[in-house]
Amino acid sequence: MLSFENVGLSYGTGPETLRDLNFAIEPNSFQFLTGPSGAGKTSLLKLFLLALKPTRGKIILFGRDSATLSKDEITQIRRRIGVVFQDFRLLDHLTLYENVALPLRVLGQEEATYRSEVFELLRWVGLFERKYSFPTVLSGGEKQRAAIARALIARPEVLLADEPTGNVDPTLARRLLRLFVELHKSGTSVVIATHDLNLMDQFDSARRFVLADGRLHVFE
Ligand SMILES: Nc1ncnc2c1ncn2[C@@H]1O[C@H](COP(=O)(O)OP(=O)(O)OP(=O)(O)O)[C@@H](O)[C@H]1O
Repeated sequence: MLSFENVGLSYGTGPETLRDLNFAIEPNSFQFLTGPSGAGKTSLLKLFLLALKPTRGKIILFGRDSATLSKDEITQIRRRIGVVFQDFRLLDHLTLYENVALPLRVLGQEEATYRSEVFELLRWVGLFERKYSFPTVLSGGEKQRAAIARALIARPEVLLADEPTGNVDPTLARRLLRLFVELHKSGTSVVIATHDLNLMDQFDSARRFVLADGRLHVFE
């Protein structure tokens, strides 16, 4: 459903940060993306979202060559991908409920059609009691879970999460992993960028994408 063919990425005139990337994210698959700090995990996730253009090679998203997409088509494609950013990107002037509901509001849906779904998702990530709090009063782990709920509300076909357990204790990290595995079992493809070896060991049937020296190595 998403694939990279001989993709390279350089920032400015520097050497390639990522090179010769050849891999695919299959429907209903689960993979960890790992590698040393600075190896390019975030850059790779940005390529997926078309927030960065590859310097060479081809990125195919849901059967479409990303280089041929119009602005509107890029927006449509992004809606099929849920993202959890490292810095959460919640809007501080909106409550958690409003933050999570935002992708559906943007799509023009009426509140009555999504209210119970937003509540259910907030319950799922353990934030129901805090639904009317503002992000500024939340802990890092709570913000992270809110960002996960927001990424999932529009039922994306693929979830990309950048260090989604980076701000939580090991118990909560296990719970979040179970949530991602459940999501995967219900048909979503999941890509988790992480440094957390312990987390990866807890789901050892997942594929591992390891970035090293700008290249991606896939371990089945
Ligand atoms: N906007 C930018 N301009 C120039 N260089 C950049 C830019 N963004 C990232 N880089 C460089 O690209 C390399 C990969 O960065 P990236 O953030 O993708 O790594 P990462 O694997 O996500 O790191 P971490 O695990 O520490 O978050 C680094 O050397 C970084 O300095």
